[in-house]
Amino acid sequence: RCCDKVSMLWHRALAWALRLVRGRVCVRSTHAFVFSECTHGKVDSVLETFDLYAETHPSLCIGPETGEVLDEVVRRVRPSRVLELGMHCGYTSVRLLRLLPPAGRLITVELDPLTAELGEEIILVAGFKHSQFQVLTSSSAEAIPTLRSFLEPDQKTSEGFNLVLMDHDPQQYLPDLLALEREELLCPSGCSILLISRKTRAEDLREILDHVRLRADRCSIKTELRSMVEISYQKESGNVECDNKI
Ligand SMILES: C[S@@+](CC[C@H](N)C(=O)[O-])C[C@H]1O[C@@H](n2cnc3c(N)ncnc32)[C@H](O)[C@@H]1O
Repeated sequence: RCCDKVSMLWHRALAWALRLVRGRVCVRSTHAFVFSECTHGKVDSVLETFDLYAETHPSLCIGPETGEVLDEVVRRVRPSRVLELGMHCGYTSVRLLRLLPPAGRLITVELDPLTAELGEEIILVAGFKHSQFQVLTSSSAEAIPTLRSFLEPDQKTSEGFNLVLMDHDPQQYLPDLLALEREELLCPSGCSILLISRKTRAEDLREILDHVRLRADRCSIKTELRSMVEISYQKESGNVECDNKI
């Protein structure tokens, strides 16, 4: 109806104006809103509260639309070991954790110490335990060479990650992919690498996608959307079972 349409447009215009006026992303404000408004222990409530906040405040969270694309990939890949580069306030960490199997594990890396601390608190507020996730406060470049010890604390053989989400610094995507491969941290029988793009035409991903196209023996572009690209990585030809279905 006409009234509903006008009201919806008014609501959108107001939300847009508020986001514009409020200017920069504020980690403390995001955390304070989610912490005080969500129902503690309820994952869906935590995610809905992040989305509510992002309606009227600048936010770096991927949001519900890209979030649903991410969910589809996680449901298909069914990973047991996930690496996230760029945790921010924990929105994507919570989205990932809620779809992992009981023995699944997330390692998430965040450069900024305050953000890492506040993001970790939100993951705990959502009801997850330290046995399910680990937050590393450092740059991705510094964290990657140390990851094996977190993946396999007992230092036995490791299959590597089945899923990697990169949403930190697009200039680091290619160096980090190369480092993950060099350190043998990508599951040889199959790993999905998800790259988030925040540019309208994904030009920030050109370098890494050019590299992937040249590495057809191991990598391929599985899905290419405006906000997210999925790369399939496979080193071995299918006879090694990767433990991605716990
Ligand atoms: C766009 S935000 C991530 C948003 C998150 N995925 C979400 O949807 O909630 C990017 C985050 O990556 C962090 N970051 C930037 N460069 C990084 C790097 N080289 N290593 C680790 N974290 C980094 C930033 O501090 C920021 O918190």
